[in-house]
Amino acid sequence: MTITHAPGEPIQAGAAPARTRAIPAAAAALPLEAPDHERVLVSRGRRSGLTIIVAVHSTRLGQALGGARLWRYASWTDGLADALRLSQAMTMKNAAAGLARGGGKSVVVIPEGAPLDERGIRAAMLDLGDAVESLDGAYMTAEDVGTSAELMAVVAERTAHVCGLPPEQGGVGEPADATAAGVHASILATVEHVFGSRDLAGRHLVISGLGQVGGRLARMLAAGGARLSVTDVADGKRALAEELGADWVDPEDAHLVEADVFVPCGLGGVLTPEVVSALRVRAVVGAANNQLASRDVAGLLTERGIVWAPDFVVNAGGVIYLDVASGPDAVAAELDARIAGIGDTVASVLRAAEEHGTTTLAAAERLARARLEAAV
Ligand SMILES: NC(=O)c1ccc[n+]([C@@H]2O[C@H](COP(=O)([O-])OP(=O)(O)OC[C@H]3O[C@@H](n4cnc5c(N)ncnc54)[C@H](O)[C@@H]3O)[C@@H](O)[C@H]2O)c1
Repeated sequence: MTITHAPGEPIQAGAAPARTRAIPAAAAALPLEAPDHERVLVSRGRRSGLTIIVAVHSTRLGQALGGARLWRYASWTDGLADALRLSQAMTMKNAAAGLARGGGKSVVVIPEGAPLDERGIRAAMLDLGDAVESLDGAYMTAEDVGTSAELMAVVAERTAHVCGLPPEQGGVGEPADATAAGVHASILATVEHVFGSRDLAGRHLVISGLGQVGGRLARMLAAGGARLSVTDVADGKRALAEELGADWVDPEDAHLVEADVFVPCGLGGVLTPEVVSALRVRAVVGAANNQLASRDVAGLLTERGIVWAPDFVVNAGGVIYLDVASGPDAVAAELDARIAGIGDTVASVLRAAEEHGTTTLAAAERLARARLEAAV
């Protein structure tokens, strides 16, 4: 099988879900300031010929943990900028989640216009394994956009510093169940903060994106008695809406629905100033990574009185799952408690923002920084 791509389209590899939009160029600009990362490895894969980047932002709390992205970029420097940004975000996510894990991320750069067949993907994963192994345990990789549990099994041929392999190969599999459970706990905490009760019966939620996480979440929310409006750019997801008795809205109109909570579970960058000024909800809580198109959007949400539960706190269920379930003494009860704890963290972040008169983004970052500083 040969996979070809239109420029700007992400690659689809292994069992990875389809992605329909490339990372916006603006998000991938290389910063002028020197990065504060501990180590950044840029190498040319000897088998694949592709640029392999591993960015270790921080190991202050422990071995860095973050996914491996197999993605198409206009240039290798765009891939580098993405790795720098994403690894830094993983430091904040892992710290806010209370994990003894630092932040890191790897990126395999697919040049625009270049086709990549299964052999090429396998070669790239072996090259990634060598790059990870060369860091002597400073970083552990996992699946991310464009990769999959199956591809992590290929990485594992070259390094032990990889998690999330398929269960039939002794791994813990993909973390979407845990991510959805963490988002659900976050929604309950946010609804309680805003409305004074965790009861979802009769609450109206709008879910944008019914993929691995959004689909599971829709089922959980429907079971809790919520009224749902849902959407996805993939028309095939209408079947789930019908099954759950949810209203279907057009993807571009989802943020215009008058409801209690907007739940972004598609791609990042969804909260632009334009979208925020048009929202007709009291809260935004969702799985999507990097929801804010820019940092100042956090202030716009606060000004509009819309409570935003920071994405890197809300969607940490996946990384908690990978950390706890991959450990030597994984206990299901501990995992459940840690996932449920995401709701407690969200509640304390929302309270702290209110008490200090800051954005919820600032409150969540303060929590993560405090944990990092305490570890020195
Ligand atoms: N899977 C996890 O465990 C996990 C963990 C942390 C964060 N996240 C983040 O959560 C989000 C969803 O992850 P996923 O694993 O469910 O991905 P997925 O690819 O399975 O699902 C995403 C869904 O969103 C839809 N979509 C894309 N653009 C859209 C748009 N503009 N409007 C409406 N729908 C759109 C896609 O068609 C797809 O059905 C991503 O941002 C991901 O980075 C996922």
